[in-house]
Amino acid sequence: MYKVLITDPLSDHGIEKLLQAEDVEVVRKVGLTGDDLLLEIESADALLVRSQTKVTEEVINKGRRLKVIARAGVGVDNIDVPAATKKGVIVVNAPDGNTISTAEHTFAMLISLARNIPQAHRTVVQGEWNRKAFVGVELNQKTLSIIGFGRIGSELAKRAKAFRMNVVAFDPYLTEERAEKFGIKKASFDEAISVGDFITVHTPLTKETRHLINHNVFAKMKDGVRILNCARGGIIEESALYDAIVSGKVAGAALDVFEVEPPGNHPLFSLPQVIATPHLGASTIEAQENVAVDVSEEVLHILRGEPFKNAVNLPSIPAELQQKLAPYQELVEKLGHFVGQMTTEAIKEITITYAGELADREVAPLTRMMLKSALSHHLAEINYVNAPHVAKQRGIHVLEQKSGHSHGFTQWLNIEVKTAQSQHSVSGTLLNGFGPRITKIDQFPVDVTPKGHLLFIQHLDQPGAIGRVGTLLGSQGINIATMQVGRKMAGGQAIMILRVDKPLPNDVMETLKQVDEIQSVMEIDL
Ligand SMILES: NC(=O)c1ccc[n+]([C@@H]2O[C@H](COP(=O)([O-])OP(=O)(O)OC[C@H]3O[C@@H](n4cnc5c(N)ncnc54)[C@H](O)[C@@H]3O)[C@@H](O)[C@H]2O)c1
Ligand SMILES: O=C(O)[C@H](O)COP(=O)(O)O
Repeated sequence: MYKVLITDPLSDHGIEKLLQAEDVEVVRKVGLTGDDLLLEIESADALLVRSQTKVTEEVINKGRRLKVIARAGVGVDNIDVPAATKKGVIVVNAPDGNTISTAEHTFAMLISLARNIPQAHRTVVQGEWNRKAFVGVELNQKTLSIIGFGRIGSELAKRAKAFRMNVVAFDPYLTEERAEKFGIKKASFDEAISVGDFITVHTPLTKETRHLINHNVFAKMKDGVRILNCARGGIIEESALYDAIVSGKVAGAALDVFEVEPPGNHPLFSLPQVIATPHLGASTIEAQENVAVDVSEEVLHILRGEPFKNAVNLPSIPAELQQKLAPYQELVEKLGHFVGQMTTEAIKEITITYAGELADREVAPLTRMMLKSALSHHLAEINYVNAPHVAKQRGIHVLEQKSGHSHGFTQWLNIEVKTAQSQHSVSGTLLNGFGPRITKIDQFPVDVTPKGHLLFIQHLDQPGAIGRVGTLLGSQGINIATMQVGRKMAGGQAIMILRVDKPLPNDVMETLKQVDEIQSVMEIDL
């Protein structure tokens, strides 16, 4: 039974799949913090949050069984993602579910800002009738500068165009084609800043975007510009915004998000030009249902070991690529496990070579899988999420390479592991209709189905060696299911791979090692 802990308000309807899952126990404790959170997370397999719960390194490390942290929304700035990656905990978000609601909210703020609606409302309900104080401006033919043209920025552009605004956008990843498709102008940052009658930010909050809009940037804006932030507090430097409003440079600002939330009695609220909402961008019935459905499904997939989509701390794999790589998953994992068990000293370098059909594919996810399997025999707590991170931390050099030489197979791959004292390699392929095969071990050609309990024996190629092994195992009641031998030249070094029906007792292992021709015996579980 998986325990799913929910600590922020999530739509009941949205989490129905979790509530109905027979293998899941949902524990809802909204507003859980401090020691209570630390206590509850200890036995949780998944944590579901919005933006309120602070998922710190301490919280993550306390989660002994924690496999996934799911953010029902976009921004993951309340989650220590590097700490989750280090611990091998997957972080997923729901990037699409609240896009429309947030774009609509930004548009509502845009119109409110242009027409002073909140300020006018306040006076009317207080019994005043002051029509002169609230003369606004039209949106028609005004320029809207969008900084950050992602999901929300681009949805906002569609709505602004419908109101006949001129839209310009700055986004380092915006192409001319995409700008053209949306009927907007792609601009440099300085151009977008200097031409906008309204400037709105829709970037994530990162090192680069913190205080992106600061004193110097305000100085470059049009006089009377209006500013919006429905993305993240901190993208606009609040003290600089305050000064720009007081100086008359900025005619008004609409803010849904703040550097510190809740912002309390913020100096900006003393200025009548400022309108504000309490981080309401995603607060609609529809958005909350969408994001809750999305993360519930993701959590179920992850807990059940099924494919999932929106990991924040894993490179995203397009569905089409996922499908193409799926048949190789078992092969790479088996090769990784094999070479990982063959290697008994500290690993210094791992080289993975892909050839044949695989040479034309994006193989990074396979490399990650292979790394995870190979290292799992040496390092505790390693998984698909943290494998590259842990390898780097341990100073293990990982090389991924493509080769034109596929050794006669349609697809071929090889994993080579170097330690200070030794070097091992295992090659394999996928045989149509038969599945994974190991084709070479340490330069010895073989044809081994990588499954079950294997005995890997290095020996001298001499008459009687194979018979002695068979007789010894038989006399101890160990049944040999399959056997493969490989040698480079007659009478030289050779290997035997035996699949046996049960693990060997220690004394049998020791007796086997005493056989004259045998140099080493190793058990390998696949
Ligand atoms: N107010 C709310 O309730 C609410 C709701 C949803 C999302 N958000 C926030 O809105 C923001 C945008 O969300 P989204 O779903 O559109 O994200 P997105 O990832 O689709 O878009 C962000 C865009 O910002 C661009 N970008 C990154 N750095 C940039 C920079 N230095 N200058 C210009 N552009 C840059 C990226 O290229 C990307 O296109 C996020 O911060 C998110 O957390 C707020
Ligand atoms: O990043 C987001 O998705 C928004 O900021 C929404 O945050 P919320 O889920 O706390 O409303």
